[in-house]
Amino acid sequence: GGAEGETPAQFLERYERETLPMKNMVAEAAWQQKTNITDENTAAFVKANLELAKFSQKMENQALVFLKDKSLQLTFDQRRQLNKIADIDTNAQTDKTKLERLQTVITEMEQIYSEAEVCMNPSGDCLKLEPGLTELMRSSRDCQKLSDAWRGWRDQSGKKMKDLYQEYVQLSNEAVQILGHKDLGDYWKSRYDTSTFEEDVAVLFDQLLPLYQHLHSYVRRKLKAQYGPEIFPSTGHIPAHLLGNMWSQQWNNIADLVNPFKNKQLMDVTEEMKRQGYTIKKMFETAEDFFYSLGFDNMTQIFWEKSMLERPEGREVVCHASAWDMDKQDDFRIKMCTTINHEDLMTVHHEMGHIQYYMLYENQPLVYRHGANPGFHEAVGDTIALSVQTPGHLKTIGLLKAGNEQDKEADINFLMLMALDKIAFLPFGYLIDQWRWSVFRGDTPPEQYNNEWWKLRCRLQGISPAVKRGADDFDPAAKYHIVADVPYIRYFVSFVLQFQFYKAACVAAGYTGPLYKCDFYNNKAAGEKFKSMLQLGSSLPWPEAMERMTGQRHMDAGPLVEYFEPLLDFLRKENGEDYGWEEKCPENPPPC
Ligand SMILES: O=C(CCC(O)(O)[C@H](Cc1ccccc1)NC(=O)c1ccccc1)N[C@@H](Cc1ccccc1)C(=O)O
Ligand SMILES: [Zn+2]
Repeated sequence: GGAEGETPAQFLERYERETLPMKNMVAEAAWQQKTNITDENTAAFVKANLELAKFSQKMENQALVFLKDKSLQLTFDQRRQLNKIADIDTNAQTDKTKLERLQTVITEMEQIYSEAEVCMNPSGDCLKLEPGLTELMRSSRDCQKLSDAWRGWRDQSGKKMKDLYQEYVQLSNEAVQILGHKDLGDYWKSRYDTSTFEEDVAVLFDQLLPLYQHLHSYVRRKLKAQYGPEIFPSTGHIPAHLLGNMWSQQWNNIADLVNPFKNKQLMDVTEEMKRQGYTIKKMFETAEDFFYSLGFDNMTQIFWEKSMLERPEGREVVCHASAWDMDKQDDFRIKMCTTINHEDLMTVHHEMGHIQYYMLYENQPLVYRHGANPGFHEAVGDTIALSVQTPGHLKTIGLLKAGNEQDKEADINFLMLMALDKIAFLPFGYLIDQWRWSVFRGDTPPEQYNNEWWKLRCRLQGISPAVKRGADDFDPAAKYHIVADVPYIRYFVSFVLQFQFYKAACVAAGYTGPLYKCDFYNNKAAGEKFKSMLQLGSSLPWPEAMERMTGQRHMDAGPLVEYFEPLLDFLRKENGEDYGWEEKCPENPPPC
C-alpha cells in the first residue's frame, strides 16, 4: 500500500494534505510565467511542472496498489477517488528528458503565439493579436486589410510551429500510452465517461447543421451585398476574413452588416458601454453582481488584488483569457487582456463562471475539484450571459434604451445577433478536435496537417481561405488551444449544455414566456438549482449531476433549437432555395 500499513482512507487524507501545497507552488510558477514571459520564469515553470510530475507518479503508483489489492474492501467513493488520483495526464511520462522536452515544446509554442506580431502595410504599424489584430478583424470593412491581417497572423504564428507541433504529438501520445490510452485524443475523450462520446457529438452536430446552413446562407447574401459578389467563390464558401473574427469562429462583430431590420436597434452594446465610460473594473463588477443576485458569492478580496484584468505595459504576457484556481484559500484569479466592448463583456461572464464553479466545489475532496465534465466548466458563465444579453436585462442595467418590447422585428434582430455567436460557432467548435483526434490517431500525417484542416473548414464550416494556402502553412496553430494543448470539443458540448441549463434555470424561476426572452436575474430559486449541480464538482458522473438541475441525463439540442425557433422560420422564408456550399473549397480563392 502507501506508507507503511496505510489504509486507503489514510492515504486519501495524506494525498490531499501533501498535494495541495504542491499544486499551489506549480500554479504560482505558472502564473508568474504567463503574466511575465521571461527565460527565467519559463525555466522555473518547467522545473515546477517536473517536480509535480515526479510527485504525481508516486501518488499514482500508490493509488494503483490499492486498486489492485483484491483483499481490500474499497467503498465505491474510495475507488472513484483512487481512479482519479491514478489519472495523471501526460505527467505519466517517466522519462524525465522526454517530459521536460514536452513541457518545453508546449511553452515554446505558446510563447511564439503570445509574442507574434504583424506589421501592416503601408502604415508600418506592428499589431499583436490582442488588441490590435482582433480589433482590426472586428471593425475593418476593407477587404485587403482584412486579408493582409488574416494571412500575416498565420505567417507569424502557425507557420512557425509545424515541426514543434509534430514533436508535441509524438511526445504526448507516448506519455498517455503509459496510462494505457491509445493516443492523446482517446485520453481526452475518456473524460466524458462514455464510450459513445464521439457518436453523441456527431448526432448533435447533424441535428444542428440545418440551423447553421440557413444562417450561413443569409450571412453570405448580406456580405455579397456589402463587398460585391465577385470576391466570393462560385463554390458557395464565405471568404474567412470577412466574418469579423480571426478564425471565423463567431460572427457577432459583423452584426451591423447582417442586421435584418436596419431601422431597429442593434443589440450590440459596445457603443453604449463606451458612451457611458464603462471601465474594465465595471465590466467585472457587472458580472459579479449578476451571480450575486442568484445567491452566488462575490469575488474574493484576493481575486481583485491578484487578477490580471488588462494587458500590462512593458512585459510579454499570454493574453488568451483564463480563470485560475490557485489551490489556496480564497485565491482565485482571472488573467485577461480585456477590451471595452460587448464581446469582452460576455467573455468576462464566461471567465467568472469558471471562478464561481471553483468556489462552489472548493469543499469537495481535492480529486473532485473539477467540472462534472469539461463542457460543464465552459457552460457556467455562458448560461448566465444568455440571461444578461436579453434586451430586457440590458435595459435593466441601462445598456439598452427602453422600448419595442412587443416588436417582432426587434426580436429577430436580437436572435440574429445571438445566432452569429452561438450558431456560427457550432461547426468550428466541432471541427477543431475532429482534426486533432485524426492527428493523434495517426490518420493525418504531418504532410497532410494543413490539407486535412482546410478539408474540414471547407466542408463543415463552409468558409474558404482569404488567400491560397501553401505547403509550408500550418493554420491550425494559428488558434490558441492547438498550441497550448487545450482540448476544444468542450466548447461544442458547452454550447449545447448551456441552453439546457438556461432553460432549467428559467423553469426554476417560474418563467413561461418565449425562451429567448428569459431573464432570471435576482432569482434565488434559479440560483439554487444551478448551485445544487455545480457544488458537486466531479464527485458524481456528469449525467447524475446534470439531472439535479435539468431532470435530464444526456446532452439534448432541444432547448437550443427551441431558443432559435423564430429565427429559423425567418431564415427559411428569406433563403428559399439559396443555401449550402460545395464540399471542396475553390482551387484559387478570388482576390479582394
Ligand atoms: O478559450 C476560450 C476562453 C478561455 C477559457 O476560459 O476557456 C480558458 C482556456 C484555457 C486557457 C489556458 C489553459 C486551459 C484553458 N479555460 C479556463 O480558464 C478554464 C478551463 C477549465 C477549467 C477552468 C478554467 N473560449 C473559446 C471558445 C469560446 C467560448 C465561449 C464564448 C466564445 C468563445 C475561444 O476563445 O475560442
Ligand atoms: Zn472557458
